[in-house]
Amino acid sequence: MASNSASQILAITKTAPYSKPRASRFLQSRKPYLNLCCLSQKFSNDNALFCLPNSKSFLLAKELEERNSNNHSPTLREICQDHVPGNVLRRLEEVGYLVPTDVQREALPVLFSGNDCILHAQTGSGKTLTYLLLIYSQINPKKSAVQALIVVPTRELGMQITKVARMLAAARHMDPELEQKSYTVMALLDGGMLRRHKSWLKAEPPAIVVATIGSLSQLLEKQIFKPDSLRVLVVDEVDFLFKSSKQVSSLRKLLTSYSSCNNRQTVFASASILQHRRFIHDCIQQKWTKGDVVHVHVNRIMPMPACLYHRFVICGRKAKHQVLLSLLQSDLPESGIIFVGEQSEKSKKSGQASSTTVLIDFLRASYEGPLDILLLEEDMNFNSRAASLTDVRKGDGYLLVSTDIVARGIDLPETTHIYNFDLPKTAIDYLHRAGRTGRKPFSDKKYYVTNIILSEERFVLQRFENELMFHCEELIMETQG
Ligand SMILES: Nc1ncnc2c1ncn2[C@@H]1O[C@H](COP(=O)(O)OP(=O)(O)OP(=O)(O)O)[C@@H](O)[C@H]1O
Repeated sequence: MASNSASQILAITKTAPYSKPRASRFLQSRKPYLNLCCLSQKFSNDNALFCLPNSKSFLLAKELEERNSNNHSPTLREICQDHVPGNVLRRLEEVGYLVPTDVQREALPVLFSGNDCILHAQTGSGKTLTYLLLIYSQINPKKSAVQALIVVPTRELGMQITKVARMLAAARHMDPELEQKSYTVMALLDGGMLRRHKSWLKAEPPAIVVATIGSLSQLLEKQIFKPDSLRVLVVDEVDFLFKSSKQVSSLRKLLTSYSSCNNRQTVFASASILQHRRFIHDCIQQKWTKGDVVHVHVNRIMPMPACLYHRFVICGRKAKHQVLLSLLQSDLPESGIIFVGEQSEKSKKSGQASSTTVLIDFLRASYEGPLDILLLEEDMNFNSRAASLTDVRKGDGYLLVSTDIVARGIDLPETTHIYNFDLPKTAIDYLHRAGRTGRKPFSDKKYYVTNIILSEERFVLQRFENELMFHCEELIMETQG
């Protein structure tokens, strides 16, 4: 039922298939178009009651009701039809991307209408595909210039995004118009061969560049890479890049001196944008984005995916290895990531073995399950890091022992269990570590995040629970020591 009464209150009595949170998100996603400055909402048992302050509320109610009665949710093809080239759409369907995730459904119309955008949605929610579809809607493969740039914090994330971008462009032969020219994607990442990239950029610039800020800055400063023809600039894991003091000045230069926000569409993406109002204010003030930048904030009341089940075990420091082993034996993960804290400089200097090395040695000696035990940490060289990830991706199952280097953006959808062998430093780090599991958008499976903590760390975990609004259940085990 909808009412266009003077009080501008509308009641929607049937929320299905729009559950309360979905109905709420739907209205929030319309906010930028409708300029609803004080949207408020209340829920009773089965009813959603929305109070909308302007005259468009009636139309909005009708749209929502119509969707409820038709049970219509647009497919990815329907959303992208008039924007993304046919060959990319066919490729999407070939690889099984048919139904949009929430962030794709909410953000793509905003992006296709030309707005700058802050994509703020849970880990594993499909932000990568969202901005790649925008890029494919904007670039012209016949033009010989870099038209889209994606900036990422790590080489590993850069390689992953490059692979998805290339995968989407792989169906060139199916479109006769594009037979002669294809979308080329260059990975300009730390640890790469800059000399080769220089020649490539000079000879025939790729349409899309995926770059870490360090490598990119070198080429920008030498004017080998000129972002004059940039149509889209994406900064992925934006909060992380702005947090790192080494990278922030290069990033600011890229956003304002090397290119202007008026000539490009700018997209910032992350699952965690702390103080987002302040960030949006900065975006506009500092001219990182245009003034009408849209904040697409999905699942604002639930920062982490609902499919994650959080647990903790309290034990003594010496019992941690044995507790982990017992957990592995009882959980029987299909694949898991074990996060270990980074070794301090002091401990490195004193020649102590790192926690990762000690743990890997322990697991190799004691774990008798079927999973491959692999290591990935900053101190490894780039080739070994790449080899570890290749092994993880091609194997039948893995236990990856890692530091926070894989905590941001890395997509290993087969991971069913996360173990925090050491607690992360902040709630935001917890969110990203936990988000390495639960990465199958339409699965209703449960995924497990287990924290092995000392009794004095319970209050830290409690703080994370309050900040991130989740509940962590205690697990009692025999081997707690
Ligand atoms: N529409 C879709 N249908 C099915 N799977 C999808 C769809 N969109 C994305 N995915 C899959 O969801 C997984 C997570 O996507 P993605 O890596 O983009 O997450 P993200 O939002 O960037 O997460 P993070 O914040 O952790 O970086 C990937 O395995 C991707 O293939």
